[in-house]
Amino acid sequence: MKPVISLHNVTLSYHRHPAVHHVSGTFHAGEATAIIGPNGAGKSTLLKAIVGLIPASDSMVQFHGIAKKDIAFLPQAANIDRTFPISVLDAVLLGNWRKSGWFGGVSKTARAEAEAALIKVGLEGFGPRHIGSLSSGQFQRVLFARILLQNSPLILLDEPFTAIDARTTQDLLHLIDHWRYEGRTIISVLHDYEQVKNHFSESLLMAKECIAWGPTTEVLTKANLQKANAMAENWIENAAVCHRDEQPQVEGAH
Ligand SMILES: Nc1ncnc2c1ncn2[C@@H]1O[C@H](COP(=O)(O)OP(=O)(O)OP(=O)(O)O)[C@@H](O)[C@H]1O
Repeated sequence: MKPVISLHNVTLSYHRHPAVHHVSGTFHAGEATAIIGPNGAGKSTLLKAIVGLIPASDSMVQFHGIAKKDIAFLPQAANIDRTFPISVLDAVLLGNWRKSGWFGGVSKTARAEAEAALIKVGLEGFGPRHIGSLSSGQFQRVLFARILLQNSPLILLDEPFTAIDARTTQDLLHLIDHWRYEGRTIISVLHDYEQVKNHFSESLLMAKECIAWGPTTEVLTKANLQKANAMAENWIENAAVCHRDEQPQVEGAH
């Protein structure tokens, strides 16, 4: 299996309090990897460090055959402003800006691709609507259409199905299956173990540290989950400054 991202002793802290601790391992190209673990386990922090929203040195996060700028990243819904006054079609076309540039204008081809992407996510005819008028599920479909337009070989998703209805979740999980079939790499933070078992070949179980990383069937064991939960229970009393080694601390929250 070919590596796409290697992590080397990744340690990330907010104001010297550790959020991710000494995580090392490999995300494989063409696989769908779920990042799972209890609340506060550092899952989103790790994803943000990979895409560069939190500083991490090149020696900690190493890319193979892809540039960081070419990653398609979907942040948690809570971090996306839906009051921005744009149409659904324009929101999808934002996926094209790397090709067109900010002031490059929109080509007929890009517009046709955006409309085709809306059809693929089940939103045919929604193009002229304002994004603020959509339900959460419809808006999540728009964001997946935007990823379709980005056409990236590496797709990172942070809790894409939180507060999303079952029908939309199923449709978007099928889209993820299709991306994998096309040879793309998907890395997603998830909480639902059934979704993980059914759609993600590999898993990284975190509780600030890496508890297990490998084929999902080997990671999702009762013993591993118990270990992760037990570590989470100790965080409150033990949460403190990391003294384990002299890793550089990443100050400043994003
Ligand atoms: N901007 C921030 N400033 C300070 N601390 C933060 C910030 N973001 C996250 N943290 C802390 O870092 C730790 C890891 O948070 P993170 O959001 O990465 O966890 P998570 O595994 O994604 O959790 P959840 O499943 O609840 O979304 C938590 O203790 C959290 O409180």
